[in-house]
Amino acid sequence: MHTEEREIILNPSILSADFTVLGEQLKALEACGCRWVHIDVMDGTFVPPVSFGEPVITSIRKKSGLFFDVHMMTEHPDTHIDALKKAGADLVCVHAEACTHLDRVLGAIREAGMRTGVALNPATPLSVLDYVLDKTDMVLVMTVNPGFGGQSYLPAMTGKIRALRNMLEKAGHPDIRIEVDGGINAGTLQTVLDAGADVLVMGSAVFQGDPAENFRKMQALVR
Ligand SMILES: O=C(CO)[C@H](O)[C@H](O)COP(=O)(O)O
Ligand SMILES: [Fe+2]
Repeated sequence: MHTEEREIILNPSILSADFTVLGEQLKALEACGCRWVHIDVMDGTFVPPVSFGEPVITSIRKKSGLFFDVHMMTEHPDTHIDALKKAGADLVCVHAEACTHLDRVLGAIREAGMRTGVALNPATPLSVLDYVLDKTDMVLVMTVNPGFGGQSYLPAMTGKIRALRNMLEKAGHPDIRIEVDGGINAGTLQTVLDAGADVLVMGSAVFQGDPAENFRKMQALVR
């Protein structure tokens, strides 16, 4: 698949959402064409904050038919696989830095019937992916250091996204998606698209203000 044929996914991150009205906001996003939602699970160890876990995912699953992309910013993500499946996750993205046995963890996620993602902190080289591409559906290039919404995009990550796109084409895996997460907004969107990203996580850019209105503005920029 060539870049120009690849569908671009705009993926709102609920980390910046108002949880008291999240169900309605997700419905409104769905009504304007949103298909994925990004769910940041943080354990207070891999990253400093604690966000939420399976009970919250279970609860929003009841209100939403969106594709649930779960970003696990936790140590030992393998211990959550069954619970995430039960909660309604569609894709589980684990940090390479948190997995001693990355190959085994990715195999277990697929065995549980979900898609796989491998997330890389800004300082982590692409070479950690070399022997797991056949078990990977998506690579998440962190474009900020993980843990907090509202940070600024790290410009050095543009070259990393481009290098990853080249690597995937050369390795015969052009269909593996490249997700970017952190500081994606109207000012950085074109840069990451040009570099080869096709799943764009947006927290503050969507949930600060009216999420549906913000989402439509971003859709217009992608078209
Ligand atoms: O993983 C994350 C932070 O570690 C997030 O997905 C975060 O919600 C991104 O927020 P923003 O778009 O405001 O930078
Ligand atoms: Fe995230």
